[in-house]
Amino acid sequence: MDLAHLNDRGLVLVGCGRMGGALLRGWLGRGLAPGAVHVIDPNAPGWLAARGVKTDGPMPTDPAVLVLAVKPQMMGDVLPQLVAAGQGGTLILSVAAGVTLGTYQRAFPGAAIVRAMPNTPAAIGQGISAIVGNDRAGPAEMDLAETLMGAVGRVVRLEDEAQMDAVTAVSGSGPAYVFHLIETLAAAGEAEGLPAALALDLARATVAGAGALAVAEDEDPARLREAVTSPNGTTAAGLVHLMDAETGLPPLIRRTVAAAAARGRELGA
Ligand SMILES: NC(=O)C1=CN([C@@H]2O[C@H](COP(=O)(O)OP(=O)(O)OC[C@H]3O[C@@H](n4cnc5c(N)ncnc54)[C@H](OP(=O)(O)O)[C@@H]3O)[C@@H](O)[C@H]2O)C=CC1
Ligand SMILES: O=C(O)[C@@H]1CCC=N1
Repeated sequence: MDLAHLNDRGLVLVGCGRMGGALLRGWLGRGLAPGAVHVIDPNAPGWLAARGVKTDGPMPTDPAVLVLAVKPQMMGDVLPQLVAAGQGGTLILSVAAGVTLGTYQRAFPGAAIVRAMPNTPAAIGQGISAIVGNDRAGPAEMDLAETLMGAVGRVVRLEDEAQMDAVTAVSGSGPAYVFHLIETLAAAGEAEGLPAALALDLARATVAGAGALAVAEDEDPARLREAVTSPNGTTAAGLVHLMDAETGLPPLIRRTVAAAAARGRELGA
């Protein structure tokens, strides 16, 4: 959906790093006028000014949306400086891990607030974001948040904010797990005698192709795994190790996701 309807009141983006920058690119591609965007970032990237995005001057006091994309640890310093822009009908949209709706409500009493958790495939329009709003975020505000996050990929709505730390641990952090799978698969190929570049090429294409197949087939991934696994063949020999209930991927991923979710809870405390 087009974002040109935001151009009158505009959008303020606080923090234009990896995630804020990816989101902004998506929004500019959906009709948000560069001149309607005001970015607050001590090291605003050069492409912003080149595109006509405002990076200095007075901040709009009544933007349509105030987007928070700084590190969670920065939020305590940043929020008090923004309260003037969060009055009236401004939608507060945060992508920060951990920081709760309650924290934002204390900074912006009465405002509609939505937390979103995107992931870095947003940079190529293939992210997935989960969103959850406070009581003031009615259908119009949730639709707006969904439209904004939808500019960089799919959007799912959560029933309960309590789900957000688990979402962060699965899909927010998840790309890092997958990139590490590529790294380790390539390293293992190298250990079996392949040249490094070839091993990396094979590992990257395999993860990309398997991911695309998992989406295209929309089937239980266990069935897709079984389709690769010939009885008493090579895959079965490998999976004995990968699927070991004590030493394989299941307990490792369980610990990984639990630790990431626990860190999200810590960041929000
Ligand atoms: N990266 C990811 O995969 C995901 C990140 N997120 C969330 O997105 C948020 C941003 O993360 P990410 O983009 O990775 O981090 P980055 O460090 O890339 O971006 C944060 C940006 O905020 C800037 N900044 C620092 N202090 C201030 C300030 N006082 N006012 C305004 N801007 C400031 C930073 O500048 P400088 O670099 O100079 O400090 C940087 O450009 C985090 O809250 C994170 O939890 C959510 C989902 C996924
Ligand atoms: O690592 C982090 O804290 C952020 C949130 C999810 C992905 N990156």
